[in-house]
Amino acid sequence: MHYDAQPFELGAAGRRAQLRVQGLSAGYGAFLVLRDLGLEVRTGLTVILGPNGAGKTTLLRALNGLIPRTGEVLLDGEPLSERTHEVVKSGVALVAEGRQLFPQMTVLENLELGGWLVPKAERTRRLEQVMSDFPKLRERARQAAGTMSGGEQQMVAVARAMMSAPRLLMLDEPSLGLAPRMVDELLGIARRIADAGTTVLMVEQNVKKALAVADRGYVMERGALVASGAAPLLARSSVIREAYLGASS
Ligand SMILES: Nc1ncnc2c1ncn2[C@@H]1O[C@H](COP(=O)(O)OP(=O)(O)OP(=O)(O)O)[C@@H](O)[C@H]1O
Repeated sequence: MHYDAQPFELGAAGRRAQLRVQGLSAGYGAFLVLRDLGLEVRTGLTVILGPNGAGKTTLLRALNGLIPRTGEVLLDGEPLSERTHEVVKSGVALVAEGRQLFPQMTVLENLELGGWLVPKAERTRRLEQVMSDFPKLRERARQAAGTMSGGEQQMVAVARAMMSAPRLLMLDEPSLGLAPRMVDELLGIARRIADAGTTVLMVEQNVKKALAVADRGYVMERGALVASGAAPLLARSSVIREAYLGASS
């Protein structure tokens, strides 16, 4: 696939984060969705694939302290807090499904909110950086976020997450509901963020395009990880070809 290959300055160069998860279980009340999950998110771009209801969003929620969990989660060797506020402070950002922008606020105001933990001088510098990495958003800085197209709003949500200069960025289905050209653009942005030094963990339904930009992938089914590997190998594997791509592709 094609994406804009211009240099991307975003990210936390030199802070190449790794996440290690062991024996993770989580769910909703008595309903356990994830059972004894283990995964390793290395630097670069890792994608989690799987059918609806497999537990992909639940995994991101559990990692970000949005639902209770048991098991071990280590970010660069240190236990990751189970409290969302602390997770953000330790350099993890989540772009949840549905984007959660403030629709009445401008693009600029939404971006500024993303830098709430960053000291003011640094926030100004980050904002300038984000604007130069997402030139489309500079043009739209004064537009109410809610009046933008779905793809543009997704871009604002990713840019807002980058305002906190995360070492690990998690994206929950960034391409959901977008036109093909915007899907390419968003996945290209995820790739460039990874190349600029922020580790990216992305949940995607768009199997073919996601594997084309990712370094590695996991396949989740019914709350368990059933396959993993380098993205090009996974794309050729029978589990992916038969379940998601059609055996002939
Ligand atoms: N708030 C909730 N309360 C109870 N059960 C939930 C809740 N959210 C999700 N579930 C259930 O947890 C399971 C996993 O859902 P999850 O959203 O993690 O799957 P997913 O792989 O992200 O799917 P999708 O691609 O459809 O978002 C499903 O059976 C779902 O019904």
